[in-house]
Amino acid sequence: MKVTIIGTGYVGLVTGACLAEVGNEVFCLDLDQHKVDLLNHGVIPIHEAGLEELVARNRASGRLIFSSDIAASVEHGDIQFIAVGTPPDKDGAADLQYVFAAARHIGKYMDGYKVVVDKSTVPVGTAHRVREVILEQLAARGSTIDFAVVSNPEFLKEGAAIEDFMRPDRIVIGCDETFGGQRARSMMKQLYLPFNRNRERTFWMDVRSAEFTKYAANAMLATRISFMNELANLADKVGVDIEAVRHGIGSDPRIGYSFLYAGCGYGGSCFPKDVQALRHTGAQYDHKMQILQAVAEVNERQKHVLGRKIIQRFGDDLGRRHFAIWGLAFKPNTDDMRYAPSRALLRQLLKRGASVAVYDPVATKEARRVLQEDFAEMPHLLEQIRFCDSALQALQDADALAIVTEWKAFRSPDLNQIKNLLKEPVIFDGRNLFEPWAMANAGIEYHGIGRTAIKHT
Ligand SMILES: NC(=O)C1=CN([C@@H]2O[C@H](COP(=O)(O)OP(=O)(O)OC[C@H]3O[C@@H](n4cnc5c(N)ncnc54)[C@H](O)[C@@H]3O)[C@@H](O)[C@H]2O)C=CC1
Ligand SMILES: O=C(O)[C@H]1O[C@H](OP(=O)(O)OP(=O)(O)OC[C@H]2O[C@@H](n3ccc(=O)[nH]c3=O)[C@H](O)[C@@H]2O)[C@H](O)[C@@H](O)[C@@H]1O
Repeated sequence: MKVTIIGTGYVGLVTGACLAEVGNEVFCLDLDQHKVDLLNHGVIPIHEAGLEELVARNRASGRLIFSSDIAASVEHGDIQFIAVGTPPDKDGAADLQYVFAAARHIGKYMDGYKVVVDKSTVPVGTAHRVREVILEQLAARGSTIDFAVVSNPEFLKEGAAIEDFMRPDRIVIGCDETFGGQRARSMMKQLYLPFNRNRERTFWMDVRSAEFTKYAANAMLATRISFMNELANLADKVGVDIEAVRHGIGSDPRIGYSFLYAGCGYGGSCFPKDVQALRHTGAQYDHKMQILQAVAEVNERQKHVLGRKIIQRFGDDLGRRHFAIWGLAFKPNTDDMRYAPSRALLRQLLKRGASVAVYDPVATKEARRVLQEDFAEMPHLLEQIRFCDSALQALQDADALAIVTEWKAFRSPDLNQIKNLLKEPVIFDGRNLFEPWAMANAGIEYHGIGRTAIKHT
């Protein structure tokens, strides 16, 4: 099928490459000319396992092209995916300006039937507004061309994006009579056929329910994490091991083990913004989302938990202190720094005068860029950050090590080397990578999340 993807970020690029991989002719549009140029030179602007090979293979076959030519992109695809960003605006609502710009472009240039697919995460009612925007453009040129608007939210996780897209848990498609009906439904069915081969994974529903399902999923996951973090903070106080508790409750199939890890808070481009956006939807309907308010507040506090533990241990004045930090990205296997907890920790430490040596296996370049923005008003603080080429290099002469991201390579370090390189053998583990008893045996002072009381074999 002929498909256009509008926006080549994490979602658009992965969607485009995966749809090309199963035989579709995919046209990827982005208005960021620099990004398009990079992609046309085989350079992938984000770190995502397997994506470079996938894009190269499909570009070479001619099934995947990148361009900033809007008219050509509208002409190409019978199916037009809108996969642009929906960042929070100043009230926390999803900023839909990019979605509507994409819709305007479609309405302005379309010359035949199109199925317009909202792939971006958008609030309930957006498909309706996208339809109106397209209708306005058609009316302006006296056209009555038929089209459909479908909701098809994306559930992929960064770091496992290709696997998630190629073998999804579910494909949610909102497609109803108001917006498209049978013709759109059969085109979407055909498009997703290769992903439904072994079992039917598609859940068909009305458009508004599909839009809501995306927020419900992210809000549920964020709630689990904040709930575990709340328990972990209490566990620290009452002398309980949150990891033992995690095993104890996760074995109940009604609870399950996934997404039950306490840590130094969730980050990323989606949980923080989607929790906010759903709260905003609640407010619009005069329905206060009390649980989500707490979820967001607990997470904000949790992003400062490592910093608080460090201050408790070393005092509020960190002027002569130097810390090693392992991990900058908001989670492993990505270079995404959006809402990364490492940014909150750096602010806490640098403002109190500490210097830091940081190491991340892939996010250093992106971190440099983002931190320039974070400290734009206090650029002198940036001088207190040293970016290192290895985890061991970061440890040299540090007063303690703080772990923010659970990269696999951090899981089994040489404890003797850590002890030798650090000035004091102290670890603040924001992702509970280590066992407190193993640290005690190795003579390392260990501060986990919800495990501080557990010190012995
Ligand atoms: N990042 C993720 O893992 C996931 C993101 N989502 C949702 O997918 C949407 C996109 O997210 P990301 O891919 O992370 O965004 P992103 O910010 O990485 O990429 C968006 C891209 O759209 C381009 N763009 C903006 N306006 C455009 C226009 N009018 N025409 C053409 N291109 C345009 C931008 O230049 C940028 O390259 C968001 O709504 C997000 O919530 C959903 C699931 C997973
Ligand atoms: O809408 C989105 O963008 C996506 O958001 C999340 O995916 P992602 O943000 O890539 O990353 P996750 O693996 O969900 O992790 C998010 C954050 O939660 C934290 N986390 C995760 C799991 C856990 O048990 N504890 C925990 O603190 C991670 O460290 C990370 O900071 C969802 O998992 C995807 O299904 C969704 O499509």
